[in-house]
Amino acid sequence: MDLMHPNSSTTPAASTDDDYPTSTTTDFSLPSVTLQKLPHLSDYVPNLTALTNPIDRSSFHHPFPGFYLSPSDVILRHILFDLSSAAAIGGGSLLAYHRAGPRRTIHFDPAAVRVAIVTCGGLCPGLNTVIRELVVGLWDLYGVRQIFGVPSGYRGFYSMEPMKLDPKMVHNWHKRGGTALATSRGGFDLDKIVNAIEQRGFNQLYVIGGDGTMRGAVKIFREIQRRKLNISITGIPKTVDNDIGIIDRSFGFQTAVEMAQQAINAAHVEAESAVNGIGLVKLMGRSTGHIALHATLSSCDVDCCLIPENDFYLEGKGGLFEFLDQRLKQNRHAVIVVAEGAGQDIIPRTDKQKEEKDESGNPVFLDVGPWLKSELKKWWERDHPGELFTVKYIDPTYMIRAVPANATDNLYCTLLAHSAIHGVMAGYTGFVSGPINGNYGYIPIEEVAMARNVVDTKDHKWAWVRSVTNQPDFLKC
Ligand SMILES: Nc1ncnc2c1ncn2[C@@H]1O[C@H](COP(=O)(O)OP(=O)(O)O)[C@@H](O)[C@H]1O
Ligand SMILES: O=P(O)(O)OC[C@H]1O[C@](O)(COP(=O)(O)O)[C@@H](O)[C@@H]1O
Ligand SMILES: [Mg+2]
Repeated sequence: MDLMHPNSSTTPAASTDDDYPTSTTTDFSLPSVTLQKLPHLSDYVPNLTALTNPIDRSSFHHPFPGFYLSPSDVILRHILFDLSSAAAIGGGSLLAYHRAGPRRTIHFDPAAVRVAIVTCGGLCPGLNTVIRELVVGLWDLYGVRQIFGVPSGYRGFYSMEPMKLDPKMVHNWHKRGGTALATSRGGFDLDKIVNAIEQRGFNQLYVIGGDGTMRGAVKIFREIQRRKLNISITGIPKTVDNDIGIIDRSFGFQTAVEMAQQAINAAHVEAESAVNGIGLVKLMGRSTGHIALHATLSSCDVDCCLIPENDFYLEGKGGLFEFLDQRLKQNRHAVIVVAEGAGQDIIPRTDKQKEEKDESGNPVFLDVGPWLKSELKKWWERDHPGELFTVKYIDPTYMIRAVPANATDNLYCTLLAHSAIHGVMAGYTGFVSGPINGNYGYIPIEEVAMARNVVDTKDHKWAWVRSVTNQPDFLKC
């Protein structure tokens, strides 16, 4: 489903400059391709239904040649290589995934399909768009009529009545923030969940959530396989923190970065309008600093970006205070963006606080924003007594995620939902749809649940941040 990807149909531009060759030859040979196995219901369900895709019979939609994808349509996991060390990549073989999109043969009779859609974990812009597009896509493309929303996350499977959904009901949902199905943390009880799925007769499960949700979905998938049930499960990765690996990015992330600009702008204006003014903005990012990093790069007003992946320190040579001293001398103001998970090792805490977990088992962090604000004030009073100084602290935490998705994220949500539907209708199970280098593929859910996306402070993106902010690297040499 890489409909929107600029690379999907490009032809190389001919060079007009005689100084540059139009093609080059190398002595390197390309490695072979290993196709990642994708679980399919036929792996353990005998005599699966096989039907022609109903899109074929649609009076409005006339599939063009190549519309249906076959098992030989693949996308590659990596597109950047050092050909001189190709053996270092996947043992000399390139990893490929099945490409997402419609299949000519489907393995569910739409009249017999009963769908459950659930949202779990924290909010993220676009959740309602994904739900809407699942409902509308299943209804319009495949003629599915029994579509249900499971309220309040995983616990809703066994403790609440499902909500019947149809296109009329959801038609405006893409304009609403949050999730109309409600979500929650915790409440994962494998037996109760799978028993409820069986009792209610659901045979397609669309699980929208983050890393924790995906780990839960893997357990449900394995239990479904163990019970040999004709039920397909797919994960649609949601995380405003963008901490899910393999896929290019998670939906809602760009919207959150855009929303963060308002906070950074305000911090900049406040700081600039004061004498020795510091604008301090805390952004979401429990264990990854992607939002802080991208917001910093897109704002151009940030002097220092602090993320969980890069330890920092306050005092002494190369520390934050020394750097701020210089910036204030130069510019009379500075803007700091700090991700919520940054600095956790240097904030004093009790043993009890170290153990604290939320209902899903995620660590509960101390609030880095007010702590940093207070440390900044103490530092200034100690080192610059009597001199004017202001810290304006802005915490837009929930404001950046409790909003509707922007246009780019809405479009992305539609592609994710449709990719998921096509895969499930084709009988695939235990997979996640997502873009890899811009092309949509099906990735085994077990792989996604294990993969984390953290900021690599040794790669070019972090180097880019440092060249924009000129902030310290906080490496104590
Ligand atoms: N390892 C796990 N096994 C089973 N369920 C899990 C696991 N981790 C989290 N969950 C469940 O997944 C849901 C969402 O997890 P959470 O960490 O809160 O959000 P997210 O999925 O956005 O990371 C919760 O209901 C939680 O109980
Ligand atoms: O207050 P809540 O709902 O637990 O959410 C706070 C957390 O949600 C997050 O956005 C991550 O949520 P998910 O793991 O659900 O994607 C973190 O940045 C933040 O720590
Ligand atoms: Mg999470």
